[in-house]
Formats: sequence, structure tokens, C-alpha cells
Amino acid sequence: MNGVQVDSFRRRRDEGPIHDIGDHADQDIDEDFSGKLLVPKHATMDALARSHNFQRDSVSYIFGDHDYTWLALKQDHESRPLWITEDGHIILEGFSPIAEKAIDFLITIAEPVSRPSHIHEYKLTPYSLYAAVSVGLETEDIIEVLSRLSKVPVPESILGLIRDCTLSYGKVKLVLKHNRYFVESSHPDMLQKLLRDPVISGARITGEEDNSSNGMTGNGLLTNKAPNAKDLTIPGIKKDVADPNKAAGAAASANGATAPGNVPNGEEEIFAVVGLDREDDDGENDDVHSFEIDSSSVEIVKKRCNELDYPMLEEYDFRNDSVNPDLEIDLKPITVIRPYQEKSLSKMFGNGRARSGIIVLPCGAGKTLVGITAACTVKKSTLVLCTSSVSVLQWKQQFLLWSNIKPHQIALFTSDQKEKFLGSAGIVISTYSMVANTRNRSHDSQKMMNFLRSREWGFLLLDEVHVVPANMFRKVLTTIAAHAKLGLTATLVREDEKIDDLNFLIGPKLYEANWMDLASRGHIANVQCAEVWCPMTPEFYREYLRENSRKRTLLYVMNPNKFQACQYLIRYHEERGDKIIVFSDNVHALVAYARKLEKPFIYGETSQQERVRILQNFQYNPKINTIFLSKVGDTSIDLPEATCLIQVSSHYGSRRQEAQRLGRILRAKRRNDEGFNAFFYSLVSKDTQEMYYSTKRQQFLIDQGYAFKVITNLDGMDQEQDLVYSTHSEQMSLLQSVLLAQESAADLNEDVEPDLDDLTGNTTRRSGGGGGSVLSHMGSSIAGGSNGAKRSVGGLRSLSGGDQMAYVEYNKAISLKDDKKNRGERHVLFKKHYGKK
Ligand SMILES: Nc1ncnc2c1ncn2[C@@H]1O[C@H](COP(=O)(O)OP(=O)(O)OP(=O)(O)O)[C@@H](O)[C@H]1O
Repeated sequence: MNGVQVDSFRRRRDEGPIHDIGDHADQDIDEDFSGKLLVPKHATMDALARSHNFQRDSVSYIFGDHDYTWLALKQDHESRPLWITEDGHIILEGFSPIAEKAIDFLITIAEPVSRPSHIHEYKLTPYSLYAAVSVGLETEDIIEVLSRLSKVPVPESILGLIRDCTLSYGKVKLVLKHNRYFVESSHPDMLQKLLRDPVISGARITGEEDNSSNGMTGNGLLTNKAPNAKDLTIPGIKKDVADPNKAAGAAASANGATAPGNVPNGEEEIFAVVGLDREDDDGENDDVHSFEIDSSSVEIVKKRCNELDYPMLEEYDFRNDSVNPDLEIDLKPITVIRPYQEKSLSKMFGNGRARSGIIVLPCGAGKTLVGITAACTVKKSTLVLCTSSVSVLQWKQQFLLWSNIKPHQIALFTSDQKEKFLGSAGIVISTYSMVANTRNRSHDSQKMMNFLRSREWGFLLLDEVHVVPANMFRKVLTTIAAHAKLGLTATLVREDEKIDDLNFLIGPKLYEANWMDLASRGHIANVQCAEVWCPMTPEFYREYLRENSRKRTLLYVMNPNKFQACQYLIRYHEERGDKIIVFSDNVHALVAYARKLEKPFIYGETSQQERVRILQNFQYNPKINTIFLSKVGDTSIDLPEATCLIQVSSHYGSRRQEAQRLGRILRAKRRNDEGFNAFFYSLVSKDTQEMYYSTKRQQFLIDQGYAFKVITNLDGMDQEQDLVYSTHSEQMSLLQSVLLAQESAADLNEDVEPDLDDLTGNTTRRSGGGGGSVLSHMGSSIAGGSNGAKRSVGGLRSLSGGDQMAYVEYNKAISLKDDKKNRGERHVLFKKHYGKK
């Protein structure tokens, strides 16, 4: 914390009351604001913190630097739901009656950091503020609402940050109208400033008769009214059923009651000021000023605006684009998009134009349909770029499933297929590498690229944007001329933390859904997550301590106790009627486990025919309830039958991979059955490096609100008959085989990530073993067929294994609390990691 004079803590007279804020502005700061904390006059924040340290209660030490309880509270703080600190962290009470509205506001202005059930954490960043402005929020609105919601006065430094970041961001737009490019703003002074720059003024087109409804103003700019979205309909929205909360809220208020989660006591107005509920009217009455620029200078002007700190938002006035032919595409009448899908799209089309940006939805929440609905709204030629040729086929199948597009209007461009659509407008689906890769193009491929380059695309859909390297994006975006760009992703996290590039390359984040929220509404499955600690056998552990790091990996994955835990869990869940996927990144272990436990397995080398056979059996054969998958199953596998995942080996600490794997069961068909839970087990060998990686992998999911239970003892396993490697001699021969295995067996053997294979140019391998027809088959089977498996419904306790297994529960907060208690059970590596926290 920086030192800030305590005077800045004085309550500002102009902060409106939420209930009865009273007028205490003249009181001295040393009053007892919180009822327990005496704040010394003229002390700095640091001094405050120090002075308060010795008075801290028994839990304060847990929060360390993040203990904000000493901040001076407003008198009516109890009715306000959040704290905001000098470093831009926002802590929200998730249980506040106005939390739902506050969350809507916060995800618009800040990055969600962690959202467990009761307390959420957000962070204000320049990018998040840029995104806020881009969806129509104004500087003073942001400050006003934040001040109203905050239990403590908003620090001066934060007010400064908000003003700095929102002053110029998003105020200038690049709009393509009637195929002419306009630099547009409702702030004429900003346009004047830009025009004083020689580069920009050199690109300006002047003196032309403006034949639109625009008029010239005294400053030489064109002026017209901002568009409105009133007559824009996003297909797939059935108003009456789209938002059950709205319906419930309306019914409740008609009875004079407040629906749960709604804002009590007319505080709706707080949120109305930010326009969250009036996007349709966005700017309706504002005058918009603009000047035209030469289309060949667009890139130069964009670059120059960035340099001048006035980055231009890109908006596509597709309804007025009369040059690019329309694409006849609509959602099928039976297609109804879900409320969160609608909300994300309303952020994109809120002002009647298509804003470029990124939509973040959990795995399995239906990003594909969001993309397709956006394409059906824009109704212009669309280019879809995916990370693999498997996804290409999946997108095509989904377009045909949800929309009325004719098959001949969709063309695929992969290493195997180089098609062009028939007619003047259509859809092309391809991979990033096909478009970005400039080396060794075949003749057909080059012809296809010429086709892609030669035309203007109304809409560019970018799937899985978080995995694509920034330089590849740059290549794609400079090669393809597209008016609107939409990036889709589930996890806006990258292990290299280079996520910021996406903001300027594609556009700001337009919407991010809350995983727990979607689970509680039944859109994705409820998942019980558990980490099962498997002690190493003494012999394996001795070798583990001796060996180099590659062999170590193999030793902790092949630990006989882990084999047994895996076998026990498979039996336990098969008996309950679950369908189980066991993941192993390590192919050596995958094959060893599957063979030993007599289960089918799929990995990179498995033939296409074999894959189809295994997956069909998993879906329809009641005798095949468990399959083993390598990394090839991380993404692009849509198996709604699966209800349980067991992970025996994983690729180091990748948070994204963990989330993607969880995504395989979030779409479980039976997610809305009463008492239904899906299960996600990570088996880790105790006191090994695997524990550290496991903790790191879980971080993203914990931040989404998932609580991982740690199962230290699979109760009943010691009485289980016929467990593998139950004798000492069997364990010793397993150890022998591990020690004799080549070091390379510890590698993943599939170093090419399935979703990145095309990016590395390895398309033949993917299509050789590819699962395209598997996916189309799986897609077509979604609607029909039951697997015949029986499900026994039990209470949460028994479902979670709570009555059979001893576990300690940890999530972010609880883990810290229990840290001391469990310290004896943790390996030094693990302890160190926890110590840091
Ligand atoms: N509005 C909807 N109505 C009915 N089904 C839907 C809807 N939206 C999505 N689905 C279904 O939900 C499942 C998941 O959708 P999809 O594969 O697009 O998810 P995703 O977000 O792309 O997941 P991942 O990130 O794991 O690839 C699919 O079976 C899809 O058909």
C-alpha cells in the first residue's frame, strides 16, 4: 500500500446514500467508523495498517497483505457489498442481496480473479477498463457506481486510474459504413486532436459530398445520430422463456415482493446509471461526429491512433453494408439460445453494430452456438478459424445442426479439403495454421489462400483464442480483411501470461460467464472435484529420491498404490452406473494402466476405425463403461454420456488443460437429474513433485469456485478383493519394468498438443488419426440412444464419497486455514508452495 493521507478517507458529501447514509462529512476521521477500529488522525495508510496490526484478530494473519479489514468503513457499510483497495483489488460479498447486480457491473469493469461461493475477488486493470468503455460505460458512471457499492471510499489512486484509462479508450471508433471507413466519436474535440496529427489528416478524405443523412458541422466533421439497436434482433431469443430470472423478478415485483437476488429498496437505479439495462438505447440521442479516411490507410491510421493513446474500437455497421452480399442464414426455429448466450451476444450487438472482442464461456457452455448465432446476426460471409481439423469438422456439423445454412454454402479449408462455397456469400471453416502458414504451400492451398485474401469478410470467428500465439494472430489478421472479429475461449489464461496481446489484436473482452452460476442453473453439470493422495510404496519412493527428474515422473505415475486407487474408483463408479474416462498424458502409463485393468484405450496412434469402435461402445454398450484417453481427448471430444473423470497423469501445471478436461463432463447429459453430480478425480502420488503440479493445475478451477476435496484414504480399499499389484513381488516386478523403461517413456510421447497440432504444421498426423467422422458420429448420436447404464441417486455425502472416504477439504480459503493442521502430511515441496500463499 502506498501512503495516502487519511484525509482522502473523509467521506465525500456527494456520495449518495444507499439507505440512509447520513451526512457525516464534517466529522473528524478519528471517529469509530466501523464500530471497532479507531483511526489515528493524519496517519498514513501504512501507518494505519501497522498500528492496526497488533490489534488484529486471530484470522487476520491468514490474509497477510490482503487484509483490508483495517480500511475505514462508511457508516452504512453493511448495505454495501464491496471493498476496493489502492492496488485495484475489489472484494465482493457474494452473499449480498445486490451481489448479482454488482457482479454484472464488476465483470464489465474488472477482471474476475477468484469467484468461490461467498467472497469474490476482482481486479481493475487498464484492459478491463478499456473493455468497460467499449461496451458503452462512461467514466463518471463507473466512478459513481463503484463509490455507491463500496464499503470504503474509493481511493484517489483508483479514481485516477479509472479517469486515465477511460478518458481516451473506446471513445474513438473505426466504422465501416456503406463501404467507406469513418473515424467516429461522440467527442468532437478528440477527433479534432487526431486531425492535428499529420499522418491521420493525410489519410482523411475531404471535400466529398456526403450523401448520407450526415450533416457538416462548423468544425468540418460530419454529424449524425448514433445508431440504435431497437430494430436489431438476435436470432434464437424467445423473450418469454429466455430469462427465467427476469420473469421471476417481474412476477415478484407485481406482487410487491422482491425476487431473490434482485436489488431491494429501489436500488435498481444505481445500476441503471451504467446503462447495463439500457443497452438498446445506447447513445440514441447522442450526436456522433466523424471524418472519413481512405480505405488503403486504415492500418496506418489504426497504428497511429494506438501510438497517440486513442486506440480505436472496431465496429461494423453490417446492416448498412450494401456492398458485401448478404448470406442467407438463420437459426432453425427450434434453436433457442440460453440466457447467458444471449447476454454475451447483447454485449457484442448492444448498439446495433457488431463490436469486435472476446467472449469467455466455460467449457461445454456452448460457445459454438454463440458464434453461430453471431454469424446469423451479421448475415455476411464468415470465416471461422479453429485450432485443429477435428474442430473444423465439428464447427461445420454444428452450423448444419443449429442453422438453416445449406451444405454447399459451407466450405472447408484443411490439409485434406480445399473447398470454395457456391454463390456470392458463404462460410469457410479452416485452421489458424492453414491461414498463417506461408511455407510450402501446395498449389491448391495457394489458390484457396488467394480466394480468402481476395474478398472482404463480414465476420471472422476465432475459436480457442487463448492457445494461439500472438504472432500467428498477427499473420491471420493482416492476411484476412474482416469487418467484425469475435474471439471465443473458456479460459482466458495462458501459462505464458501473454493474454494482453489479444485485447489489441482482436478487441476487448465483451463478456465472461461465471462457472458456478451456470452450474447452479443446470446449464453445465455440478462437479465434485477431488484430489486423491496415493502414498508411494517404500520401494518406489526410494527410487524416486535417487533418480533423475524424467524417471521420477514415471515412478510417481506408475506408483502401484495409484494403480489400485484407479482400479478401486473405476469399480466404485461403475457400480453406481457412471461412465468413466481415465486420462493419462503419459502414453507409457496409459497403455500399462489400460492393459492391466483390461479397459480400452485411445491415443494418438490409435487407428480411426479403432477409435470409432471404442467410442461407440462407450456410448451404447452397457458393458463398456470405462475408457482410457491420452491428451487427444482433452478437447474436441463431446461425450455427454461421461459422468466421471479420473486423471492418472497430467502435463505439469497447466491450468488450461485441467479446465479443458473438466469440460469433458460439464456437458453430462444427465446434469439435470435430481441429485446428479459429475466427478473429477486427480490421482497424485503423495510427497512427490506431482503434488505441486496438481495444486498449480487446480488454481484456475478453484478461482472459478470449485472446491477440491483431498482424499487421503480411500476407505474400504484395503478390504477390496483382487486389486492389482497387491503382492510385494508384483510391485517389485512393476518397479523393475519402470526402471528398465527408456527415459523417454517418461515423456508425453505425444508432445504435439492435440489442439495445437495444426499450429505446428502437423496436420497430416491429426487427419491421419483424426476423429472427424468420430465427432460427426458422436454429434449425430447426441439426440438419440441411451447407454442403458443404471444410475443410483444418493445424497451429496454418499455421492461425493464422503461416507466412504476420509478427506480434508480445501479451497483457497479453507486450505490456508487447514494448512497448519495438515502440515505433517505434506511434502516439503508442497509445504513451500503453501507457505508462499
Ligand atoms: N442453447 C442451447 N440449447 C441446447 N443445447 C446447447 C445450447 N448451447 C449449447 N448446447 C449444447 O451444449 C454442448 C456444448 O456445446 P459446445 O461444444 O459448443 O461447448 P463449448 O463451450 O465449445 O465447449 P468446449 O470449450 O469444451 O469446446 C453441445 O452438446 C451443444 O449442442
